[in-house]
Amino acid sequence: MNLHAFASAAEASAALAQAVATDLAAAIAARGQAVLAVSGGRSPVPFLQALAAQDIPWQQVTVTLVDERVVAPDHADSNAGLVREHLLQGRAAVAAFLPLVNDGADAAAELAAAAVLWRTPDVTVLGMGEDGHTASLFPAASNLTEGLAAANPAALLVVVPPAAPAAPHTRISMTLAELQRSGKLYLAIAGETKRRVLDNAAAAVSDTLPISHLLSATARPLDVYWSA
Ligand SMILES: O=C(O)[C@H](O)[C@@H](O)[C@H](O)[C@H](O)COP(=O)(O)O
Repeated sequence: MNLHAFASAAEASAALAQAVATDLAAAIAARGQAVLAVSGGRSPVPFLQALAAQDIPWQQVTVTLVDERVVAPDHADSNAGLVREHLLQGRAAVAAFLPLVNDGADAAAELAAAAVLWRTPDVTVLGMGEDGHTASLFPAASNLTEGLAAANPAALLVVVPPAAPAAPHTRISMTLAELQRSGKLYLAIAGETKRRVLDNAAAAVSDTLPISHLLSATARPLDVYWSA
């Protein structure tokens, strides 16, 4: 794990946006296109806004999602809505967008459709919850074993989060195996609580913490952008 520590979320977001832009530009230079997967939630907004301002060939970038709530695109909890509002603006408005959910009516149908169009990201930016979930791989999800399976050929799966107010909605999420297949992996977290969760997960592999599986399974170091 490579920890990059910053005094503020704004500084961390700016630094991460520059690192991601550099990776995307390198992928474009190498193969003429780049795929970026970003996470939702509350924290990513400053990062998404800083990334949108980066001067890279956005017309050769496809933006997609690490995970998505199975809700209508105009629902307040839609990650696609978050990306449209804060990333697909300004310079980045010309990027292609590949949502994981079309209308939010049927999770299985949405998964099947997303899996057809899915391409492994060149760059993936993760968040983490205080319960140690990342993507939508929640500690007590009934199919967590499938989501964490190292050799899982599937890129995506449907996750029904355990009954918890913090994680409403059925989700579609990248699997841990697909996270490992991603070209470059970043984790962006803020605050002391999440830092403690991460440090504990790094210190001892915990079967219950998805973030612990990510840290122990990652063949290359995970770049963590943390601010106090
Ligand atoms: O759809 C989601 O909710 C995210 O992809 C999720 O994995 C998020 O990264 C964490 O829950 C942290 O969320 P916050 O940034 O809101 O703490």
